[in-house]
Amino acid sequence: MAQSKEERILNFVLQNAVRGDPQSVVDTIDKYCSQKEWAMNVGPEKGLILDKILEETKPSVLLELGTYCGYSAVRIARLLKPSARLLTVEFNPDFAAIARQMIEFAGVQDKVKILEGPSETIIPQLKKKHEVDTLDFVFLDHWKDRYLPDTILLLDHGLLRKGSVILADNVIVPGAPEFIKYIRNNNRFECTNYPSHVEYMKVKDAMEKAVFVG
Ligand SMILES: CCNc1ncnc2c1ncn2[C@@H]1O[C@H](/C=C/CNC(=O)c2cc(-c3ccc(F)cc3)cc(O)c2O)[C@@H](O)[C@H]1O
Ligand SMILES: [Mg+2]
Repeated sequence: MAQSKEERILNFVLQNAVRGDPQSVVDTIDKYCSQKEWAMNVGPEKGLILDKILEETKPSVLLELGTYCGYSAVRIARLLKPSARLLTVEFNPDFAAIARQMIEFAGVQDKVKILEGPSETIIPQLKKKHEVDTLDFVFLDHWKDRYLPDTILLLDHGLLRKGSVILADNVIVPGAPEFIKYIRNNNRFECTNYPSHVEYMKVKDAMEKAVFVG
């Protein structure tokens, strides 16, 4: 069976990165995806913005929607304190399998749990099934038209508290216009835009940070 792009990325990491070194995994994926095959990882430029916001926020309980190959899960986990936990949601079983291997190779499996399934099913289960009280940090990087419905789900299930940070990738390309319209006009969120570029390209993109004021 022909290999998928995601399998080629994983194999490049297994053969070229350093086991147990999350920074080498991040750098190796970036090397492959900038030189050989483009892939929808948050990438090095927007990744630095993500890093900075994580270092400012110092979150303990994090949720990511859209694991894909696990690039941002590894990137986030490498900065977390030992007791912090990242739950990352992925509904494509092939991508989830790739991400699981990526996360284990990077050595961050003690901080990251992949929840396999659609976000609309998993979000309502977070409190009872995954022992979440509230979320300190949410990274939105799944289908762009799901950013708004899933944000509303998070609110409806009492998963946000005063100071919870939502960070959304791709608010320019591919764009998340309904999410942006809602979040910027909702006085329960304080929004900041971070201009950047699409990963591995010169095309303008941005991330949006929305802090829940409670
Ligand atoms: C149905 C909603 N619920 C979901 N629940 C769980 N996982 C979900 C869900 N949706 C999507 N996913 C997963 O998230 C991932 C989807 C990500 C979608 N991302 C993009 O389309 C994207 C696209 C681009 C892009 C930019 C420029 C281009 F020219 C072309 C593409 C750049 C990015 O950074 C992107 O994030 C996949 O792994 C998918 O299986
Ligand atoms: Mg993205």
